[in-house]
Amino acid sequence: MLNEVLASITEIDHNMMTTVRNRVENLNKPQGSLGKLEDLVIQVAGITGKAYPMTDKKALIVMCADNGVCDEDVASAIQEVTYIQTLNIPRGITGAGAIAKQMNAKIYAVDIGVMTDIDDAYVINKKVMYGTHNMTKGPAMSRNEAIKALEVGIEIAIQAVDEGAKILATGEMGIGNTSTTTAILSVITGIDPSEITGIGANFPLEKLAHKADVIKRSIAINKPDVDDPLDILSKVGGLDIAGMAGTMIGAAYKKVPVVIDGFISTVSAIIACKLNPLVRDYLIPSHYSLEKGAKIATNYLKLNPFLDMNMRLGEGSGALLAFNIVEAACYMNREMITFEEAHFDAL
Ligand SMILES: O=C(O)c1ccc[n+]([C@@H]2O[C@H](COP(=O)([O-])O)[C@@H](O)[C@H]2O)c1
Ligand SMILES: Cc1cc2nc[nH]c2cc1C
Repeated sequence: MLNEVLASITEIDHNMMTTVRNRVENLNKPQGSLGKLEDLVIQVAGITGKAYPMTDKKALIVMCADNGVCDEDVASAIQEVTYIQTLNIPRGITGAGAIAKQMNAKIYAVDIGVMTDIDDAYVINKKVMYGTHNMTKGPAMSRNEAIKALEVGIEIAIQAVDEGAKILATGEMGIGNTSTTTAILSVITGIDPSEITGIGANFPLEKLAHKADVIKRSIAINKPDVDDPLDILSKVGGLDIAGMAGTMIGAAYKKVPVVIDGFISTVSAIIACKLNPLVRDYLIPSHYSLEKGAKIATNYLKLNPFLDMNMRLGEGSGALLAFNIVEAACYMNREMITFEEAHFDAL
């Protein structure tokens, strides 16, 4: 299924982008004066193939999974927080959950690999395995498990779109996932983990050298092939990362814009783009996460997030904030009148 979906993704609609660019240039305002709003609606028109796209129906997809690397003392929080927050997120009582309520976004909380069995009406059970293995001892998961997790992401993106979503936000919950994310980023960029390892969910600064060393050892023992994104993902990645990359691939397949969140989400986007570079044009950045490696990941994809909120929560909290901005861009295009309609000449 993964290969079929990857092969079916097409380029965004450049003709429609030209049409909408022309319209935006003729709206009753000084040309260019609505800045990034203009770029956004042109991109959404290209993604959807629509001259007047709307993103009024919104969904947040949160991939929840545990990470075996937590055995190496790389996170402050106990691993059970993954399980607890997986139950809380869809109830709208976490950071992203609360913002999703404000945005009227439907929440899809997915158990893609939490350690504990979850039988809960609010959580979608797509467990691939009970958390990944400890990547300092060997691969975090098999190649097949990574493919399964990517396919879960695709499946949920398709489901959300079929249920009406016109824009998706990607989020995750997984104690320890700043370690896996940093490992992937280090392999792909060649930057030493000691330079890009951050505090995640408040890991003490004095223990950061240890965290970086764990990441370095994971890479050394697994020797991921830098030219093979599935090899990197399975050896030093996580189920949450794979699920988010799958969500982005699924969104591109369905021609729906997908908003990237923070550090983990951005590195997931890198994996998705390595699997098919056409995915890149379907991605909308949101904010600059404060996590140390985040800017390097953002720059790697040549993205320009429009928010700088000092946020580093994850769960999709930053991506959700972009919903209003993208929707404003759609309203600008649909509701504003042209110079001609306003009876004055272009400025
Ligand atoms: O999205 C981000 O930029 C971000 C930055 C730091 C931490 N997080 C969240 O914190 C958890 C990972 O942190 P840690 O310290 O357990 O590796 C995970 O559940 C993420 O959602 C998220
Ligand atoms: C409480 C808590 C909430 C989170 N949400 C995303 N990552 C998190 C990590 C912790 C520790």
